Amino acid sequence: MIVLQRFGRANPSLSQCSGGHQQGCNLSALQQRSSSSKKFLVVMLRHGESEWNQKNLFCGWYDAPLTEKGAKEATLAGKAIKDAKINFDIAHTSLLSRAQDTLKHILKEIGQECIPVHKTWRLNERHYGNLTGLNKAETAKKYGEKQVKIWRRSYDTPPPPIKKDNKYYECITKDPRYCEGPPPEEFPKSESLKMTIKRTLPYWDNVIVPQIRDGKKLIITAHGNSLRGIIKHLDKISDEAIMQLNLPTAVPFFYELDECMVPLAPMKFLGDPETVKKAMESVANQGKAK
Ligand SMILES: O=C(O)[C@@H](COP(=O)(O)O)OP(=O)(O)O
Repeated sequence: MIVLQRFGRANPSLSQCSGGHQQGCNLSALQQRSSSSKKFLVVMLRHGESEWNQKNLFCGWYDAPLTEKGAKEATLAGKAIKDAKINFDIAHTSLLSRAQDTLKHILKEIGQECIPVHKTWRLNERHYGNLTGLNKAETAKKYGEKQVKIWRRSYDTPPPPIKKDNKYYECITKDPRYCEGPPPEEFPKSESLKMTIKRTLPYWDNVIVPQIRDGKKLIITAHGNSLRGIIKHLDKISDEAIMQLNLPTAVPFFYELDECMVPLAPMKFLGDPETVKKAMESVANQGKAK
């Protein structure tokens, strides 16, 4: 296993363990941690390159398929997982096909196509509002790189809400895959990272954490920003520092968690450090005017 770049955690684990999301965990559990030392593994990754990633378009809840390159990236992610001798009991993914298909390629590669797969809108990409379908570099030319970085990476500034005359409004809003949620009154018109975390974290706390505690090994395939929210939560990254995190496509990363669901170390990527660094820089540069 090649351990890659780490993205630093702001606060010590004590504050995490006593936090509101770490149910059933108290100081004495923390103190016993070194003696009991149970570890739980969870692997996550952003999907492979989508057609809209390739065209550098804001995608959000639009259902762009994987490109051929994206499918290959997903298979390579599967190989990295296989080389690391990791296998899974349960998978979680979003309702968007780029994340679901990435998962399929991985499970095929590791010979685990039969494990249960849970799909939820709560792991969807953040809704990019009225930016959906716009080219990121052209938007930076029009509104400035600073504004585009705020829309892409700030914690609590949402992009402008999607308008009814947006070309993609109908196909997103009326998509039958959302018949079980979100409820119409909560259907997003655009989402900041903060808003994305608000709908992703209940799924982490109420569905994922109980399975991890139950000893199940999980893989989660999702999106650049829905995963940034989970990472922010686990690694206690500040609202300012999270602006610098850009997730590359289809590079698995993992956490080992203790029984308080506190990471024993910050997120770690599987892969070649230099390649991942370049891929992260290239994601950051997608918002530059060219
Ligand atoms: O919605 C999108 O355009 C990208 C992320 O874009 P940035 O926030 O990196 O601009 O989402 P993903 O490809 O992970 O589903």
